[in-house]
Amino acid sequence: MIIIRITLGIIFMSVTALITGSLKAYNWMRKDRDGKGGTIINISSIVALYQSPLMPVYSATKSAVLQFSNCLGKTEIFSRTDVRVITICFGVTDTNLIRGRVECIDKELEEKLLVALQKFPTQSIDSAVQGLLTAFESGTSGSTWLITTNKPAEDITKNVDKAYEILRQGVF
Ligand SMILES: NC(=O)c1ccc[n+]([C@@H]2O[C@H](COP(=O)([O-])OP(=O)(O)OC[C@H]3O[C@@H](n4cnc5c(N)ncnc54)[C@H](O)[C@@H]3O)[C@@H](O)[C@H]2O)c1
Ligand SMILES: CCCCC[C@H](O)/C=C/C=C\C=C\C=C\[C@@H](O)[C@@H](O)CCCC(=O)O
Repeated sequence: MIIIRITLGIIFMSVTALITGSLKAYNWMRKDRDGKGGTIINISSIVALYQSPLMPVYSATKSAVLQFSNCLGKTEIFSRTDVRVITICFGVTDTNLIRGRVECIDKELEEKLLVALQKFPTQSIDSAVQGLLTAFESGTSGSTWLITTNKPAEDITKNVDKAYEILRQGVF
């Protein structure tokens, strides 16, 4: 079925490849294994910051990127390895990704997504790159940065921490 192929593709690209690639770089750079330290910047999305029915698969992969990168970048690990991990949540950005047809799990969702992508303000690539450079220059390990709607990059680490404080209630 086409949706299985698309779904497996997006999971492989956004999760499997990202995690294996990050861990390869991580193990190569980590100072406690004779590396020189370094920085990993992983690209999530605004869809990891809210729950929408439009792209459940894509949203799940971007939430996985956020959680994996935040956890890998935690101080307890960074203090031993000197490998800084930063997560970027881009808003809609004017690249080929949003120009092509985005296949959703059904036609109804695809039509709604098309409207959403047209309605949501699209930032320029230059603004997105400028924001990424800001995060690279200022971001601490485990930080999350919101880069959207041509606004300056915003460190939203505190928001993510607060969200997980709420989610963990009753867990421990
Ligand atoms: N554009 C947006 O609105 C937006 C918003 C949030 C997050 N993102 C994320 O940003 C990242 C980049 O997306 P984009 O908007 O630049 O998309 P894009 O389609 O413009 O660029 C993707 C690039 O990846 C290359 N590519 C595809 N498969 C590959 C593979 N197997 N190996 C190596 N290269 C491959 C393509 O050739 C292309 O150059 C993605 O993770 C996307 O989810 C994009
Ligand atoms: C208004 C929505 C927010 C957009 C920001 C986002 O990061 C941009 C995404 C642009 C394109 C996404 C393409 C995703 C493609 C595949 O996930 C999709 O074709 C697979 C099946 C549908 C799904 O549930 O993901």
